[in-house]
Amino acid sequence: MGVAVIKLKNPPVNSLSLEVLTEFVISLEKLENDKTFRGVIVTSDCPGIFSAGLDLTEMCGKSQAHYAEYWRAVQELWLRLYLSNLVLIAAINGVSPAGGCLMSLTCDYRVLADNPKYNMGLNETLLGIVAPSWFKDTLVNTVGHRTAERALQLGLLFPPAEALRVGMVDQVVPEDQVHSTALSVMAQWLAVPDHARQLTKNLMRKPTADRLVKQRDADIQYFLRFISRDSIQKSLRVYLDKLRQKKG
Ligand SMILES: CC/C=C\C/C=C\CCCC/C=C/C(=O)SCCNC(=O)CCNC(=O)[C@H](O)C(C)(C)COP(=O)(O)OP(=O)(O)OC[C@H]1O[C@@H](n2cnc3c(N)ncnc32)[C@H](O)[C@@H]1OP(=O)(O)O
Repeated sequence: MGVAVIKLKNPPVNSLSLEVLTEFVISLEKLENDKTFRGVIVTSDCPGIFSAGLDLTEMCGKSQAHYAEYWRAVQELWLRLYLSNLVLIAAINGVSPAGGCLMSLTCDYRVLADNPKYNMGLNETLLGIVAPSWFKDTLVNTVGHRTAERALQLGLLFPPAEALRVGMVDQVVPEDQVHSTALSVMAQWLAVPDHARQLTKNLMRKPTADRLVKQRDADIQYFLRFISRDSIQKSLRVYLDKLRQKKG
């Protein structure tokens, strides 16, 4: 039925490095241009981890030019996913904080494996950073304003039952059924004529995407100012050190 699977593979935690973001955009573009494909299942090849989100090492101790290139790549992936003409289904087979969660929120439907470790949410505030307005908009459009307001301020990571309750995911299923469920949901979505579904998706999503498109450069400048602050760099270093020391 013309369904591709994109399996994220950047061990150990599928962080969204510049290289991963770039390759993801290229793969998506190829699938968009190949009319034999109508849908994509986005999933992970790393056991227990859907994606650890944006790669913190790309936002820490690097040059301004690097930050700008990285942020443009983050914007690009979000825009491509959010406005994709393909049916996108996230088969979430692991934990998905921050950018990992955001990636799944750009999909049309989310199936999450029922494992209490597989938390998801936009936890940026816990790192001492702030989810940009378009991250916030994506969450609001999924779970509503009040739930998003609370989740964003507290940096909440929701376990599966809670994620389902607030509408962050559409289905929670046993881990060994995530892929088959994604496939049967895909069949349902592909039963709708493409042109009608695509125009409707565009109607729902374009106003949100346009807000970023209209101020992409300003958003990059804002990111540069924010990420270059000593206090933010310090927060990120402390957070990364904590992750690294967990093992020791
Ligand atoms: C208005 C404001 C406008 C603009 C604001 C501007 C900017 C701010 C916006 C930025 C938005 C940010 C979005 C993000 O996505 S930030 C990333 C958030 N991610 C997380 O908090 C997850 C962190 N990771 C974890 O919790 C765990 O690693 C995880 C995923 C649960 C897996 O646990 P485990 O299997 O035990 O693995 P380890 O923790 O031991 O990690 C292994 C290895 O990976 C490194 N690592 C983990 N996560 C990341 C990451 N996100 N980026 C880079 N590296 C990561 C970890 O340090 C370990 O490294 P080591 O060298 O020790 O092997």
